[in-house]
Amino acid sequence: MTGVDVAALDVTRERRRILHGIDAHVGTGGWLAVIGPNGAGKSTLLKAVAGLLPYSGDVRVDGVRLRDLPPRELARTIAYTPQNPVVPPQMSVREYVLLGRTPHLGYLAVPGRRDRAVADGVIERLDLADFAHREVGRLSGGERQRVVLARALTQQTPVLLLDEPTTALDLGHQQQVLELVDLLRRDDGLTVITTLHDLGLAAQYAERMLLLVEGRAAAAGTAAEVLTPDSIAEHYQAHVEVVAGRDGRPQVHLVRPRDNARGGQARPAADVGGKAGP
Ligand SMILES: Nc1ncnc2c1ncn2[C@@H]1O[C@H](COP(=O)(O)OP(=O)(O)OP(=O)(O)O)[C@@H](O)[C@H]1O
Repeated sequence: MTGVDVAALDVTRERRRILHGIDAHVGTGGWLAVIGPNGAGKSTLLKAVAGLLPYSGDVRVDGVRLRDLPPRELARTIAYTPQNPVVPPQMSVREYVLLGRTPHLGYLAVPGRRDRAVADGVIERLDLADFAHREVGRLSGGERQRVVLARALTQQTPVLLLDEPTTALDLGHQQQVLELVDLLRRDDGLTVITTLHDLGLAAQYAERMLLLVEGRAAAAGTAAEVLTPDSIAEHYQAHVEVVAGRDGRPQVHLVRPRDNARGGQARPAADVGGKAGP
């Protein structure tokens, strides 16, 4: 099968089982959003798929088992941006983004004209040209987050894993980043797996969702199948309305518990229904 296949993935850390038998498939050019409450195991899943954590089970890209790949080849297959990236503070933005070309260079080789063109192209598309000579350590949180994404895109891998890529971004840059990733998905067949806390954004961009709860898959399917008020109340203890957007995809709105909004007592979320989903 083409794309990413995850089968029976288990991860144990410090003798605690974090992920329990996760199965997932994302076809080439597909976008899977991994959602779930804090501590559910979303970042752990991405790190395991990126080959950064030991796991049992199987992860394949286009049928090739990732654990069989040497590190350089793995880095030419999967790019990953962590939730809290550590960046070398004194490096310039351009130098840092160019690091994305490392898996494509020969041993001891320095980036060539083509590598610089790839990096500069991504810098341009992410609106970072004005920052290219600035030190990474002197950027704002949102600027830094775009720089880290730029490095990942400069890797030019067929698979992109993004752990909360928009948390530090203002509204316009959230849209810019997700639209660019979506364009690369549609035009170049980039296969994307993201964690996203913003369920509304996840619903707009991802074709499929995997809801993790305490390390297990609680639901999987389209956004409309996974994002129901009952499911969100049960797993997030949140009060929401889910309505169909213009494009038919669900929009998720937080609503105040009725009694609280009137200044009265809160009811537990599980008691509260929501508007029926689409
Ligand atoms: N280095 C570690 N050693 C042991 N346990 C860890 C480690 N890192 C994370 N965990 C635990 O693994 C579980 C899953 O963590 P993970 O970061 O994958 O959750 P998450 O769904 O991404 O959460 P969040 O939404 O808060 O980012 C949590 O219970 C967490 O405490």
